[in-house]
Amino acid sequence: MPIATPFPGGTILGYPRIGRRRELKRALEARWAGRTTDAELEAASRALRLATVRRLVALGLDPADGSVPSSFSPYDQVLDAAVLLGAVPAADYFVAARGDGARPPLEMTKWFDTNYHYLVPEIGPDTPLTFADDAPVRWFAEAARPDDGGQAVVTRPVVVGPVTFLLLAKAAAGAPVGFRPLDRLDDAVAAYADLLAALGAAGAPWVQLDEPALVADTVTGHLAPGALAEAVTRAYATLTAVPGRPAILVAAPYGDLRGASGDHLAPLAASDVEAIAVDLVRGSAPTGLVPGLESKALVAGLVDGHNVWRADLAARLAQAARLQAATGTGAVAVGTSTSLLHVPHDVEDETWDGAAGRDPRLRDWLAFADQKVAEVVTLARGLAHGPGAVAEQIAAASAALADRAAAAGVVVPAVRERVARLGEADVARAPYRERAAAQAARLSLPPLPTTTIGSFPQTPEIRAARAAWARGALDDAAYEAAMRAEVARVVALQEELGLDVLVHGEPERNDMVQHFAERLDGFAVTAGGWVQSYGSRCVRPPILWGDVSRPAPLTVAWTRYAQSLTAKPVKGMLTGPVTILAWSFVRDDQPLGDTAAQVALALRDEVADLEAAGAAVVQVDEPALRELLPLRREDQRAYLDWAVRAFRLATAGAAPDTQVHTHLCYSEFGEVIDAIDGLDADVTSLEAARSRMEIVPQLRDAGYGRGIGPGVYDIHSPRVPSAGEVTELLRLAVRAIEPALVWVNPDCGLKTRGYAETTESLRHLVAAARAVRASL
Ligand SMILES: CN1c2c(nc(N)[nH]c2=O)NC[C@@H]1CNc1ccc(C(=O)N[C@@H](CCC(=O)N[C@@H](CCC(=O)N[C@@H](CCC(=O)O)C(=O)O)C(=O)O)C(=O)O)cc1
Ligand SMILES: N[C@@H](CCS)C(=O)O
Ligand SMILES: [Zn+2]
Repeated sequence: MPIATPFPGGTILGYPRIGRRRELKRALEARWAGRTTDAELEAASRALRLATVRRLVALGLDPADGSVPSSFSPYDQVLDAAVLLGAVPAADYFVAARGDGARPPLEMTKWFDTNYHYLVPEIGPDTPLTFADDAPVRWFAEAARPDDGGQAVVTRPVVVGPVTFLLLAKAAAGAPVGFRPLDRLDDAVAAYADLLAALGAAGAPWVQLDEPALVADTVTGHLAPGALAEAVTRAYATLTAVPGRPAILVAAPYGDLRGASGDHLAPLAASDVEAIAVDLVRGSAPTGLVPGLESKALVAGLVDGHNVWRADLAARLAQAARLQAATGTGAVAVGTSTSLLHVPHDVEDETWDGAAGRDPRLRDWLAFADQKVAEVVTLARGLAHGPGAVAEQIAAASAALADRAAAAGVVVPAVRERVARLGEADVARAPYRERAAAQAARLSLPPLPTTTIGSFPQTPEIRAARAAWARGALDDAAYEAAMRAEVARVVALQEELGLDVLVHGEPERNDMVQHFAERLDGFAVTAGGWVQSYGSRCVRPPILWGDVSRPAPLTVAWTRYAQSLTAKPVKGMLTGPVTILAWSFVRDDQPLGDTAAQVALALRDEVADLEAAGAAVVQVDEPALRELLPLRREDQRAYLDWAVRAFRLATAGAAPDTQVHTHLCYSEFGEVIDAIDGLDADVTSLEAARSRMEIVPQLRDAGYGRGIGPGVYDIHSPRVPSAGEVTELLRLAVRAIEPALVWVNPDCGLKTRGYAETTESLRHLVAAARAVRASL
């Protein structure tokens, strides 16, 4: 039975929150620095919320029917849900996000397979779970009934759904063994029910509950078969029974609702929610008879929210029409596959003048958030009125795609041929035993060698110098001199501290991926394409558009300079192929594994040049190895195979006496332990302090038998660990694995820290290493 199509003009699942000019970042940081008041922060946030929803109307979304999402968050949407439920008091919002002198912040981790990070709520049997904060209601009302004389917009509040919220939470300290936050589903759902009633009373026609956990075995894999479907059924039976509630759209972005581990479309289709948003970029359209779907609207995620390529409108429109005809849904609306949180605001904000790889042709191939909204609006019009109604837009999109496919640089035969010639010998080094002996002879390091992960504090002076250089106020020579002075300071500091393997400190790097992309062919970088990474912190993901090659050495001069200042070994420092891909917008016209091989070969040449310049140690960072792990278990093996191969391609050209390090952080490593071993690095440093070294026995049990540097202090906060604390962690490590394998280093790079705490912390690290060495 056909039902009325909701959002007939199209909709999006969410929009960037940081602001076109990073207004939210500036407002937050000014407040945290004490330069403004709470009222000023709220005024700036409100202005941003209103400007955003009005912008979406100007781009073509309907202002009256809930097509415009209200997806603002002051810091993080998962923290917002914790405050909504009273699990975190509203007054402690920023304490939970950032900590204060006395309380640590909530743990932060990756949001599905993206480079966005959320705060992990802590839920125990007694954690309050009641409708405690009505921010979604206030934000709905302020847009629907504005008091600034501006346009009224009837929005669709967007909230993390109850099942996903509890699955992303962790058990609070002290919770009984076996307790899981999902055990509190009924309490959480009762609070959501109150929210729905309040939104209904405020006049909201729709609410969007985000349930991406339904597509992710990485989040739900521990549940008993059927438990997830049962939780969804129970939660949505209660929520749909709320009198006077808005219509409910359940969104399942980032993947497929149906996988080898279960069919999670079925319980949603069988529920009484009005609409389901499916990701048709990463996931698939419903097929076969799905009971209940006939009374639902499907919000078809046809426009990629996760990447920046202009959509093939002809193909997408045909897909939408097929969906309408064939899936047995009551109605089809056009939407984005995910929130647009992961892409920059507007292609038009960039200059496309060839600088930094910003080839003028690229402008036409790309769609950032605003262009994606326009694509959604076009597809919705085409679906409603036939392709003829949008013939011009379809033709323009097809022409841009054809231009892109044929453009010089997209396919570079020499790069393709080099990749095609690769064989197994290119990914194999000499046996570890042989390498270890050669490296020991070359490096003469003490037991428990001390080192750092690469970056030293990026001081305001360094950033100001780079900003001045970027706007032409500082010439190349002066900028380079400033960075060399910083390298000299970092080397002198490490000598003074007594570290064993030194680094140059990475002052010349704006970002560990962007810096490389700026120097490789096949990439473009943006000047202002900021994307929120967490809270007020942003990154500018490069755009990988063509075949990748290295026109000139990338890092050699800095490493050589640092090495000229010391007799101790200086590590060459590279970002690995998987991480470069994970933190870039990657081309969508070939398998990711092929792109990874191209990047790996560019890095392989860099390793060779570092060796030729005398580097005895080279580190290739792969902090995003776990991030790109596919959400569905059945897809993980293939990913890990190409990811490991790419790392080995990058590093296996190194001579046996060159010590290859890698570094991983920002994730739980459990699911990638075998892959870590498979990288075949001589030394692997990992974030480990907060988990008290638990990775060390895990790696040992998996048979890992090469160098390991479990982080001995957490670099995420300015807190200085005592030498005693570091010693204790180090003792845990040497008890868990052969001490001859253990290295001593912090959890990660020090770029976000200041010099005062860094110096003190490293002093304690060296003291701890000496103390434990003495007791071996
Ligand atoms: C390790 N992490 C990274 C991830 N992804 C990356 N691509 N890179 C990473 O390092 N993902 C996982 C984690 C996420 N963690 C972080 C941590 C910190 C930041 C961060 O601090 N971001 C900065 C911007 C960093 C940067 O690009 N700096 C540039 C430009 C600086 C800038 O904004 N300049 C101002 C002018 C300043 C002045 O003094 O005049 C401007 O342009 O307006 C640089 O150093 O040159 C942030 O501020 O958000 C991100 C992810
Ligand atoms: N070498 C980098 C790794 C960060 S994950 C750094 O030290 O910042
Ligand atoms: Zn790291």
